[in-house]
Amino acid sequence: MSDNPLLGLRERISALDLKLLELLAERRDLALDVARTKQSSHLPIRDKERERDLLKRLVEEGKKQRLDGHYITRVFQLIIEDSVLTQQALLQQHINQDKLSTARIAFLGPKGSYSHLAARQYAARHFDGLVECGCNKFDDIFKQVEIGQADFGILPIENTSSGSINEVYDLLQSTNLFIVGELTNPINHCLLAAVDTDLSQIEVVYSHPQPFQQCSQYLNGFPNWKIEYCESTSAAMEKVASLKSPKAVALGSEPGGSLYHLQVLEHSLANQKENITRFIVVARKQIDVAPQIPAKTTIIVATGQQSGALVEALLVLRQHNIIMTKLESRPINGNPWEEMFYIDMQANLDSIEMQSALDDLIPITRSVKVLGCYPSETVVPVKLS
Ligand SMILES: O=C(O)C(=O)C[C@]1(C(=O)O)C=C[C@@H](O)C=C1
Repeated sequence: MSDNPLLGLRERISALDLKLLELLAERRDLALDVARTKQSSHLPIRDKERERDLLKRLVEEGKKQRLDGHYITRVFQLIIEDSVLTQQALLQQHINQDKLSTARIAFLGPKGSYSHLAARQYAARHFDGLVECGCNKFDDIFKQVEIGQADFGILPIENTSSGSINEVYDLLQSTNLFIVGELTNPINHCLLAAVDTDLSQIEVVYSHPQPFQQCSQYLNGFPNWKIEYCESTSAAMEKVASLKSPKAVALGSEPGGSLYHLQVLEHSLANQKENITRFIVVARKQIDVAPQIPAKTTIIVATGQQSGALVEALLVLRQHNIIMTKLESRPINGNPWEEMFYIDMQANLDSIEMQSALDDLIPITRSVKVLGCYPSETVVPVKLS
């Protein structure tokens, strides 16, 4: 008999947690039945009115059991997000009919980079298995997918602290791959050490250039620290793990760091409190997006240099009631001072609005390239007023 006084209580908590898991799985199965019904009755997946009613009722019921309203809201917002994304994935599989059971996904870095965590998350929702293809450079990710060594590539494209990732935008200009998905993930940068240390002992920080940019305000407080650029945050973790020195730390994620047995010295170091990265998923084949799902379409437009050329192009979107969610410009390779415009729109490529807008854009621009149409996987939670 153990004399640990917590044992009995912990066993009961563990048994309850198992039941919660079973209930979550049962709820998810019901949500999938809802998705099948919505598919045959052509109803949109998201029903914000229903979500609001559901949350309101749960917060009221929770209060009766002395459960905090914010806690209940957060828990159920997560459950609903999972429900929406699982339903979307089911409809997408159905419309595209080419479900891979195991997908080979290329990402930046060895295991533990933010891209690796995003690849795992994407695979968990869309496939039964994942073959991980770590790459040293963004360019290699495109190449692996282009030559068929990987089925998908995952790439960070913008971040709320450091802005657009130009290298990825430029690679999209010349690839024949399509954007088939997106993910938006909170990014919590930590200082990670291999051995016991403290801030006063640190001499060198290893990471990818992006986290250095995103944590510039924090790092400015330590002007003596030497900055060492690595090809990925996980390459930085590998380095720090091999050095085993109190003077060397890596800047990266806590779950990534734990793969290298690194400990967290500091966390939440980004300039913006909400440090979020949007990743895109690229593949060789374009996909269709089910009409019940919010879709995004991304195009690259080259306009002439005449005055008002971009305005004319954007007016076409307005004429067709298309909402633009992002506009980015990049220089055209080999044509100094000429720009390409990357436009993200809330629209399904197959919709009449989008098709008519493309018909109107083509004659007034020098070129229009469709980079892809993909489900918008950003589920903005409903709020209780
Ligand atoms: O009830 C529905 O229509 C569902 O799709 C289920 C559900 C949920 O998980 O509760 C998910 C998405 C909708 O926006 C509303 C509710």
